[in-house]
Amino acid sequence: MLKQTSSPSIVERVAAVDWDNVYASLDRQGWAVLPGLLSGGECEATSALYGPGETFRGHVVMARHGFGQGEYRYFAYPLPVLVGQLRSALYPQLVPVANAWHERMGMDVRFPAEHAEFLERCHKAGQARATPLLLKYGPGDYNCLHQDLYGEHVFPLQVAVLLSSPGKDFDGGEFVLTEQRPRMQSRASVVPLAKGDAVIFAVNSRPHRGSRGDYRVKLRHGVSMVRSGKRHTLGVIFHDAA
Ligand SMILES: O=C(O)CCC(=O)C(=O)O
Ligand SMILES: [Fe+2]
Repeated sequence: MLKQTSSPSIVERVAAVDWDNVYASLDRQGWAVLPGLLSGGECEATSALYGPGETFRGHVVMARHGFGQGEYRYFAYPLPVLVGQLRSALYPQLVPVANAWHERMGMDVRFPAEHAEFLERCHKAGQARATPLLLKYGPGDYNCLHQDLYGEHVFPLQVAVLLSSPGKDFDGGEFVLTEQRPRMQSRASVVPLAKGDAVIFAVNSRPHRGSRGDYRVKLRHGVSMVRSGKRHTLGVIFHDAA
C-alpha cells in the first residue's frame, strides 16, 4: 500500500509549536511569532473569502469611524473550518499564560481550559457575536493603534495571521505594538511577519516584572501605512462581542 503523505492539520501544527519558547517570548515582550502557521494556499483561500455574502456578519469601513483607512469584515457563525480550528486549537495553549497574567496583575477572573466553555460564559453575558475578522488594506491604508475589547469578558491574548507577502504583495504595512508603562514614555515594537506567520499579542494589558514587583503595561496594536499593493490579515479574537 502506498503511504499517503499529507500536510499536518491545523490542530497538529498548533500542537507541534514550541510553546515554552512562545510563553517565554510573551512574558518577555508581550508578543510572540508562530512562523508559517498557515500555508500559502491557506492564506490565499482565506483572503479570497473577503467580500459581501453570508460568510460575514458585518462590514467596517475604517475611515468612517476614525479607525484608520481600509476595511474589515467580521465572520459570522458558523465560522469557516480553518478559522474555527485555529481559534479552538490556539485557545487552550494560551490559557496558562492568560491565567498566570491575571494572577500577576491581581485580576480575579480565571479562564476555563476549553474555548467552548469560555464562549458559553461570553454568550450568557450577552457577548454572542463572532469576533474573528478578515482585514483588507490597499495603498495608503493603515490601522490606528487600538485594542479589541468587545464587552466585559476579555481573553487577554489574541492572534493575527498575515495572509499576504511583504515585499511581494505589498510594501509598508507593518504590524506595530506600543506599550504604555506607568509613569514612562511609550515603547513601540515592529513585529516582523512573513506570509502565513501568526503573531500572538496582549489585547489590553500584561504584567511586567520590575525591581519592585509586577506592574501592568497597556498594549495597543495597529498597522503602519501600506505604501503599495494589497495586504490581508486574519484576526482571531477569543472573546465574542456584545
Ligand atoms: O492587520 C493587522 O495586522 C492587524 C489586525 C488587527 O487589528 C487584529 O487582528 O485585531
Ligand atoms: Fe485589532
